[in-house]
Amino acid sequence: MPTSSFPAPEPAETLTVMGAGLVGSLLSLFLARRGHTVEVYERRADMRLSGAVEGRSINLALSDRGWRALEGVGIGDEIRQVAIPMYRRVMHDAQGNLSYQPYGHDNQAIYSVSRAGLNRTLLSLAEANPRVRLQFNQQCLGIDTRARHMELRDTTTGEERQVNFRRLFGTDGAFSAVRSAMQKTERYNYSQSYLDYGYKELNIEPGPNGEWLLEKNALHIWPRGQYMMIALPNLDGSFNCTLFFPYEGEHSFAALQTPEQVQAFFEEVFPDVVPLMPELTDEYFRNPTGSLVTIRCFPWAFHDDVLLLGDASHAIVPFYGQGMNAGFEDCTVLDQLLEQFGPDWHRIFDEFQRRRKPDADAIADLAVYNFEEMRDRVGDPRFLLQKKIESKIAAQFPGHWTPLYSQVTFSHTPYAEAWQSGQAQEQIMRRLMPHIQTEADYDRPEVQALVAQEMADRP
Ligand SMILES: Cc1cc2nc3c(=O)[nH]c(=O)nc-3n(C[C@H](O)[C@H](O)[C@H](O)COP(=O)(O)OP(=O)(O)OC[C@H]3O[C@@H](n4cnc5c(N)ncnc54)[C@H](O)[C@@H]3O)c2cc1C
Ligand SMILES: NC(=O)C1=CN([C@@H]2O[C@H](COP(=O)(O)OP(=O)(O)OC[C@H]3O[C@@H](n4cnc5c(N)ncnc54)[C@H](OP(=O)(O)O)[C@@H]3O)[C@@H](O)[C@H]2O)C=CC1
Ligand SMILES: Nc1ccccc1C(=O)C[C@H](N)C(=O)O
Repeated sequence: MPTSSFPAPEPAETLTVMGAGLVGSLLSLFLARRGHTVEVYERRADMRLSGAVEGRSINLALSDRGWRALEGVGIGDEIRQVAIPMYRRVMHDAQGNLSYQPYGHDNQAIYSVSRAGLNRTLLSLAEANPRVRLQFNQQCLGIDTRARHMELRDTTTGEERQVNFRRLFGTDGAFSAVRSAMQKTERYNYSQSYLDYGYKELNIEPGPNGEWLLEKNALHIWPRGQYMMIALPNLDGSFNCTLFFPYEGEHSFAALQTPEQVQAFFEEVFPDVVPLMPELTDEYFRNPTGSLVTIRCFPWAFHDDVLLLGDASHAIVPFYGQGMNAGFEDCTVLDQLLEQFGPDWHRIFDEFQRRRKPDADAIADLAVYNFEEMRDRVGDPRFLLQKKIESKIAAQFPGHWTPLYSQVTFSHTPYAEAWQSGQAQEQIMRRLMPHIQTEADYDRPEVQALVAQEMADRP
C-alpha cells in the first residue's frame, strides 16, 4: 500500500540522506511520504542531464523484494513497463549446445531493468516531491558523528563547506564515506573480503531490426567451471554481458594481454557468442575490470543520529542478483518500523539493525554460494536433474517445501530463514539423489517411500 495515505508523524523533521543512488533516492521518497523534509546530497552530477557519467553494471535483476519496495512508493507499474521478465536460465556449453532451468513456476521471473533508467525514475519522483531537495555534485568528505556535521565538497567548484545534520542516512554505497566515519567510533566491527575474481562488462549487439539475437526472456550463462560469463537483455535488443574471471592464473585477466589473445580465447571457450560481439576486443580493453567485495560491519547506527542502509552497510558480490533488492528491502523494513515506533528514532534505528544484520549476513553468504552454482554446477546434468526433482517435491508438498532460490527471489521470507531452510533441504536432496537416475525414478515406490520418510522427519 502506498505510504502517502499515512498521517504525517509528530513531529516532522529535517532528515539528511547521503548518496542518491538506488537506495538513497528510494529512501528519500519513503521518508518524505511520512511527512519529513529530506535533504539529499549526491557526489555525482545529475544523471538525468546529458553527458553525466554513469557507473558500471548497465542492467540489474529485480525480483520480489525490490518490487515490493517500488510498489511502496507507487512506481511498481511504471517500472514494469520497462522491465524484461527472465523466466529461466539458459546455459551455453563450449560447443554452443543449450540447456534450460526455469527460475520458478510458469509465471515467475526475475526482471532485467536498466540501472540508470531506474535511478533516473526514482530521482524524478523524489524531485517532484516538495519535501525532497536534491543536491548534486556534493561529495561527502567526512562526518563528525558527535558534533553532527559533515564536510562537503562541491565537485564542480572544489569549494568545501561544513553542514550540520540532525539525522543522517548513509546510502553512499560500498565505498561509503559515512561508514568510514562510523569506523572511527568505539568498538566498531568491520571487515572486507575481495574475491580473486574481477568482472568485465561487454555487449551483445541487437539484430539488424532491433531483434534479440539470443532468447530474450532469459538470463544466459556460459558456465566454465572456474569462471563464467552471463548476459541480461535490454529493451533495444542488445544484451549486457559480464565476464567473471580470475585476476591471475592460466585463464585470467592477467593471461589475456593482447586483442589476439582475447579473440582466440573467446572463440575457444564462448564460440557461439563471438559472432554477436563485433566490438569484443575494443570493449575488453576499454572497459574497466571491476573488483568484487563483501563488506560486513556493525553497528549500522550511531545512537539515533546516523544509520547506514544498502551497500554502505552490506555490500555483497553480485551473483544472486540481490544487492539492490536487499537495499530496497531495507527501505521497506525501515518504513514498517517508522509506522510502528515513529517518532522513537532510537528504537527504530536499533530494531532496524538488529532485524536486518542476520539477513544481510545470510544474503552475503548466499551470493558467494550462487557463484559456484552458476559458474560450475549449472553445467552438470545431475544438478539440473536434482532441480527438477526438487520442484516435484515442492509440488507434492505445497507449503512444506520451497526451493531455496524461490525463497530468496520470489518471497519475503527473511534471508537468514531462507538460507537455513535451504541448507536443510539440500541435505535431504543429497540423501535422495543417489536413488534417482532419471526424472521418472521419482515416481518409483521405493523413492516415494524415501521422500515420505524424509518429509515425515522434517520439523
Ligand atoms: C556487476 C554488478 C551487478 C549487479 N547486479 C545486481 C542485480 O542484478 N540485482 C541486484 O539487486 N543488485 C545487483 N548489484 C548490486 C547493486 O548494484 C547494489 O547493491 C546497489 O547499487 C546498491 O545501491 P546503493 O544505493 O546502496 O549504492 P549505490 O547504487 O552505489 O549508490 C550510492 C550513491 O552514493 C553516491 N556516493 C558515493 N560516495 C559518495 C560520497 N562520498 N558523497 C556523496 N555521494 C556519494 C554514489 O555516487 C551513488 O550515487 C550488482 C552489482 C554489481 C557490481
Ligand atoms: N560488492 C561488490 O563487489 C561491488 C559493488 N558495487 C556496488 O555497485 C554499485 C554501483 O557501482 P558503480 O556505480 O559501478 O560504482 P563504481 O564501481 O564506479 O564505484 C563508485 C566509486 O567508488 C569508488 N571505488 C570503486 N571501486 C573501489 C575500490 N575497489 N576501492 C575503493 N573505492 C572504490 C571509486 O571512487 P573514487 O573515484 O573516489 O576512487 C568509484 O568512483 C555500488 O552500489 C557499489 O556499491 C560496485 C562494485 C563492486
Ligand atoms: N544479476 C546478476 C548479476 C551478476 C551475477 C548473477 C546475477 C543473477 O541475477 C543471477 C540469477 N539470479 C541466477 O541465479 O541465475
